[in-house]
Amino acid sequence: MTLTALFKKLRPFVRPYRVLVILTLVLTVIGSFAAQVNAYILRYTVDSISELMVAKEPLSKGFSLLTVISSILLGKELLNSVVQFGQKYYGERLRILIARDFSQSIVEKILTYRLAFYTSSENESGKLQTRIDTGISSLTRLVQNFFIDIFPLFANAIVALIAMFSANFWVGLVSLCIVPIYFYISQYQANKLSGFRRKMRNYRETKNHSIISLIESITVIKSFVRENDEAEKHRLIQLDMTNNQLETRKTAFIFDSIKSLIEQIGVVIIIILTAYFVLDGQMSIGAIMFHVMLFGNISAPIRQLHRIYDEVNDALIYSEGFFDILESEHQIENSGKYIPAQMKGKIELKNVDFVYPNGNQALFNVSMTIPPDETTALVGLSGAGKSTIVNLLDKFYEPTRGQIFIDGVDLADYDTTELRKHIGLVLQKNHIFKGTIAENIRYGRPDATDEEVIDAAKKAYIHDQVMLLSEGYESDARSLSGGQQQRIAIARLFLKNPPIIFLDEPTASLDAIATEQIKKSLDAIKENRTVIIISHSISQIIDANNIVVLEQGRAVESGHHEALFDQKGRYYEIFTAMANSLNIDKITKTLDHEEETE
Ligand SMILES: Nc1ncnc2c1ncn2[C@@H]1O[C@H](COP(=O)(O)OP(=O)(O)OP(=O)(O)O)[C@@H](O)[C@H]1O
Repeated sequence: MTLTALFKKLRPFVRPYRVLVILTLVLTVIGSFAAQVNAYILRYTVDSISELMVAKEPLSKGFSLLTVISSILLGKELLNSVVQFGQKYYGERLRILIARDFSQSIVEKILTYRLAFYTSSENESGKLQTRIDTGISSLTRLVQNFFIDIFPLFANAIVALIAMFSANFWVGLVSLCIVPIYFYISQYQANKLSGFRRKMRNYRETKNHSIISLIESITVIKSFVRENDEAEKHRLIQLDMTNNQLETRKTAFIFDSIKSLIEQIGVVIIIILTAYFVLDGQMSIGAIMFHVMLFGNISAPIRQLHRIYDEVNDALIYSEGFFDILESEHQIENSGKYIPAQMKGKIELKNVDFVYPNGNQALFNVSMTIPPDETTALVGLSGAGKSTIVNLLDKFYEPTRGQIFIDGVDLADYDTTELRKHIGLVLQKNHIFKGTIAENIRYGRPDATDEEVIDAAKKAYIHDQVMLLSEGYESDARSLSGGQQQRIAIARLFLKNPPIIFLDEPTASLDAIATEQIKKSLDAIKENRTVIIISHSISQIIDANNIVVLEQGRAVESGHHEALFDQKGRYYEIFTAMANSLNIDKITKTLDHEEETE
């Protein structure tokens, strides 16, 4: 991205703070004039004192001169501190407000993006966060640099240069000639250092990541006694990092010395030139200090040029990733206009093909009808495409070919948000937000009263267990067991009260006791709703009114349990395999034996 393109993109973010920008800029200009006052005063002081000395004036005259000078300097310092405070504070305020807007707008934007955006490999887990974070921090640093460093320093330098030219053309010219040399060296320095800095950032990320993976895999490391190997891996990263760090410092110090040498050469040339004019009678002696001080004002910003150069470069690189995310209009979820008043839940898939964005074809010409107000189980081996169907019905993805109808209306025509208001989803592992149990249940309907929350918990058969906790509904929801958390998720659904519910392996991560306990809540939620359940649990499958069997992305059988079983097709195979894995003979014998002994 070019700098102009970047500024264009920044404009909408800066626009709301126009007044703040103008205020900062005005203060900057005042500050840059005030910065030259010292040079003028010093010239005046030196000239006046030497005149007094030549004229052998009494000391009292010198004192009154000093009083005037000190008052001016103090007055100027006072003005300067107000200006500096204002300029820094408003500049910083601008940076903070803009950083807030950046982060708010990107969060608001990505929330409108389709699921594929989140599941794509370039955005997985920490990567999206890192891209957003580095984008925002480099952009805000650019804004801060511009208003707090770049603009004030360069305004100072320009005013000082004008003052030098107006004092003497040749002195001005010498100062002007030093500037491009400085620019060249700073640019060279920035280019040399940028490689190191980038490497440094990678090292830091790798190091952080390696510590995170160390924590995650600590049980494996310890059980395989691999502590020394892990320490060695870490030592090698550290070694590279240290070398790079030392190299960075060395380069930076070499360039600093070169720049300081050039600056001093500039100062010497200015002193010699001015001394010549003084001796020639063209200037007063005070001009020497005057020119040296003005030259200092010119070289100060240039001394920082490499840092500014670097940060602008960073902003150009990292803001690209940020704006790519912010401007991914094609990622916004599609939505139709149809707003259903009520939904029954008659679902029809007609010749649906679906290919995931990474090219995996998960569904092949799937057609099926799911009746309303009943429970339909999707049965099939792992990877058959069951969850994919639920993803399509929730409009998380769109079919690649074919159509899906709910209550006779094409899913594409539905307003996506309105559609989802009528659908409830329970997954294998439901997300429990950081917060209390009450807050987590209320996520289903934020305006629900306490009574409604309790009622939902009762329906999900979790109320009694919540009451046993010392803080009841105010307890931390994350401290609940997996089975309890699952029931919190079901209670959430009772509050939302949608007519259509998808249960995607709701008990897969639970033990037998928890599954048994949750059964009641599941049975309760199934009542008078259209439910699609995906399960590998034999009891949940035979409980369903209808069954659709999927195999490698194709719907191969459908019907009632008994009818499908009698067909002796794919369902029969899966069902008998499930039953055999349960070792039913032995279970029955054990239970019979128990009855006999009672
Ligand atoms: N986000 C995704 N991106 C790419 N391919 C995917 C994605 N999710 C699933 N798939 C692929 O689509 C196919 C169907 O997966 P799906 O999760 O629908 O199967 P499933 O029947 O629900 O399996 P399981 O019982 O194991 O949950 C699989 O081959 C899977 O690898």
